[in-house]
Amino acid sequence: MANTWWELQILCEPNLEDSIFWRLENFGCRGAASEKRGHYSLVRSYLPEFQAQLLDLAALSLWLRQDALCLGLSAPVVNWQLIDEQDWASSWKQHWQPQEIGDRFLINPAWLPIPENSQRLILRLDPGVAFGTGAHATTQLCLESLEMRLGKENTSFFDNKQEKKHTVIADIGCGSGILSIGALLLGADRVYAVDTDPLAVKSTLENCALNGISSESLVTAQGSIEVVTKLVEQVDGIVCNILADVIIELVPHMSAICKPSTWGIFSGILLEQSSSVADALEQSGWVVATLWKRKEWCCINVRRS
Ligand SMILES: C[S@@+](CC[C@H](N)C(=O)[O-])C[C@H]1O[C@@H](n2cnc3c(N)ncnc32)[C@H](O)[C@@H]1O
Repeated sequence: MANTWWELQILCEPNLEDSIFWRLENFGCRGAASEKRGHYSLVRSYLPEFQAQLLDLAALSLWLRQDALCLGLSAPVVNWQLIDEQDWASSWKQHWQPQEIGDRFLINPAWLPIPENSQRLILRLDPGVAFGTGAHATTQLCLESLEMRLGKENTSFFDNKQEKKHTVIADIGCGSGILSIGALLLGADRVYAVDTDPLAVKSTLENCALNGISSESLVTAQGSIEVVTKLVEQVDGIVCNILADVIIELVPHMSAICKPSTWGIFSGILLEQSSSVADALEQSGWVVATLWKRKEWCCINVRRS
């Protein structure tokens, strides 16, 4: 019998999109995409049928309404229906389009042709069931921070000659692998990518191959910071786009892989959580350098000294 999926359709004000994406991710949805509908956005997302009962969907709908009220926006219109696996794959692909991020990246869905004349770094992606299509503000802030960090740091002047540094990065909570691949496209030499979700590890491996990246350049494993500490002694940079509470828990364990010059990019933080994350980072020896905001999210860039 064919597997069935819930297709959720949420018509909302564009400003509500980000918090909807986040709710859907936490609810266990596999993939979300949005399209413009006049002045509104239509978000579609998918979830295996066995993961949610009608009552769960009703609760999700209520949370989405409450989020809208808290933000002073009109309540979204939420609908759901069951579709089979084949329809799920094609619906998802139909609604996800190439997207430019920052000054350098173009995220190109794996099933679309690669644009011929683009000057951008093409990041090919099939996120499958993992988080990380580039549609979410927290991912965009990380990619833009990587652009700034690696563009600036990957070359140094020595005896008037430009010399490339050997840069090693840890990506904690890699999802689809979007940030790891982005870092490698920007010139990083090796990334250690970990995620507690085995499906994310699978997706990272698939996207790694899709972009012609070797398994020596992108080393991926299931787990979290404790796995990275076993794989590598020290890294030049850490990128971590998870929820604030998880970041606060993980930060003290990151010191084990830091050099005096290590930098960090921490995202997935709601604006009102920024000071508690910044406090946790400072207590673990980081200096907060910049805080980038997009909608209700922020991304904290830090360095060791
Ligand atoms: C918001 S997604 C980020 C995905 C991708 N890095 C991006 O920026 O789009 C967060 C990911 O962190 C993973 N995760 C959650 N808790 C974690 C933990 N304690 N250690 C490692 N990964 C974790 C989740 O499974 C999820 O794939």
